[in-house]
Amino acid sequence: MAFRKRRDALRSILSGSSCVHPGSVYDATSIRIAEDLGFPVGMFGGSVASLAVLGDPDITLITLTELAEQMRRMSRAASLPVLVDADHGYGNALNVRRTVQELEAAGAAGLTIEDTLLPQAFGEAKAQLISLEEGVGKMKGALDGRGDPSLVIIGRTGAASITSLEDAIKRAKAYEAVGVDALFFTGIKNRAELEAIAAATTLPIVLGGAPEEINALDYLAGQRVRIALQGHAPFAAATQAVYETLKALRDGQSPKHLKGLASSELTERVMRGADMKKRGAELLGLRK
Ligand SMILES: O=C([O-])CC(=O)C(=O)O
Ligand SMILES: [Mg+2]
Repeated sequence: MAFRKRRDALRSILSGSSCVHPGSVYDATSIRIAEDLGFPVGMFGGSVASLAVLGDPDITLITLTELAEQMRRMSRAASLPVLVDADHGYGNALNVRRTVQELEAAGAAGLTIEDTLLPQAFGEAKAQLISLEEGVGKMKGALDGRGDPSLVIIGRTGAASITSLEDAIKRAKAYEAVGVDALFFTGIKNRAELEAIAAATTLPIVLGGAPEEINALDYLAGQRVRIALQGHAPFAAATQAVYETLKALRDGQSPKHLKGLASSELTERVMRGADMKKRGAELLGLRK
């Protein structure tokens, strides 16, 4: 299985004893840059998927087909293992099963399924959760959809900031009991909350954005956190760079004097230019 190595690499991070930050990736070039810089894993967040594909906010407008296609492009471009934020699995537990099948075929190393009620319900501005029973059904659907046993399935709950810490623990234990590979928590506010979660569960933990006081890697590793997200600054940086460049050009700046552009060496590396030239020479009989 071509994607096996990536999935095994993600599994070894989860079964190891340290905590890593993933590179936030969202397209073919960002995954190559993260890979070249030596990140051990990439995180493909739902928020950046929406921005990269649609230019929209993170409100579940993107479709499974669009998400999987973007993942497929990334899988082709690099072999960095990628953990995909599959939101609520794009529907009910049967849709979750299909989501897992598609993301597996697209080369994801792992994916998260969360128990948030998505898309947003009518007449309720605050985030809501589906029931624990429905959440368990979704985790079972995810595991049932997996064809390659090395694909990593992670149960995610935002209960800590939506209902209560106790509810987050109850849900995590229920997801753990049906056989997910790891647990993903968002909305953890302090050390005491993380420690309560770590003490009540046994699986490796993935942490969505954590406040300053709990983000030291050594401390997190001691609480069984194996992957700690750091948001999606690369996308924000790219947006700013495009903005500055277009603005300078609109204001009459000559392209030669633009600042902050990728060097030709960096561009060459990101597009794997040397490799393509070599193939061009071999396959098209091109000479230098
Ligand atoms: O997965 C992440 O990186 C956090 C998240 O939910 C998103 O960005 O959509
Ligand atoms: Mg998300």
